[in-house]
Amino acid sequence: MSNQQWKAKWRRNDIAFHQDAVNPLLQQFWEELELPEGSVVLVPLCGKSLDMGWLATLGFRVMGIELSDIAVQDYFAALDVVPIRARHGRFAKWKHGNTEIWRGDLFDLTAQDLSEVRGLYDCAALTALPADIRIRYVEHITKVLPPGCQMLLMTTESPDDTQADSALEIDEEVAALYSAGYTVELLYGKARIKIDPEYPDEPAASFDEKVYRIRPRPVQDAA
Ligand SMILES: C[S@@+](CC[C@H](N)C(=O)[O-])C[C@H]1O[C@@H](n2cnc3c(N)ncnc32)[C@H](O)[C@@H]1O
Repeated sequence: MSNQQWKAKWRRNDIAFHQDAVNPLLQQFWEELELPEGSVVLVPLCGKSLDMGWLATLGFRVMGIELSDIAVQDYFAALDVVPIRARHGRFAKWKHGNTEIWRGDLFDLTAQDLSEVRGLYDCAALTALPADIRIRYVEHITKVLPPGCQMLLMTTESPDDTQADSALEIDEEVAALYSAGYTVELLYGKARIKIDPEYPDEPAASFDEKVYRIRPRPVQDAA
């Protein structure tokens, strides 16, 4: 989808991807990154995810990136707070407490913008993008993140019928996307069945739900 199409989706309130509760897998696995309290956590393609509030209440400094004004407005309105707004290059920064949401295009982020980031939480960011843009997304994000930054990646994947239990395997595409300088570990994988909220009239579909920890390889090991 183009940026205009995403913004139009928000205008139509066509946001079935939005969850009304904090992701329990985030709550279960976040501490695996062992980030010190106060670290800056990047949440790319954040929408108005409540997961950001959960990270902020743990004492992390949250930096969300989102295209849609509506998402950002809704996020702060739901907390009943009035954020301070400021311009930063091509972004509009909205800030309240230890949460900043930068309204703009992720591909406009620079290394300087992210110099303080120590962790990245990817929920429905990589997986929201089509395959060709996923490559561009990972290339860009890994180019502009500071060295040493770790990631927690949540995915929903189509089961691979050639494998006995593909939910317990690292997806080949995920491994390939991050192979240049990172190690990919599967922290959790479960085969599940559910109605896709984007297509509520379709029959329930099988999918693999996974959580990955992605950590930079020591420099001497990186290809
Ligand atoms: C599938 S939704 C996921 C939202 C959120 N992570 C969640 O779990 O609710 C993807 C979000 O990414 C935003 N988005 C898409 N492309 C973007 C880009 N290039 N830069 C910033 N945000 C983008 C969309 O507006 C949408 O809110």
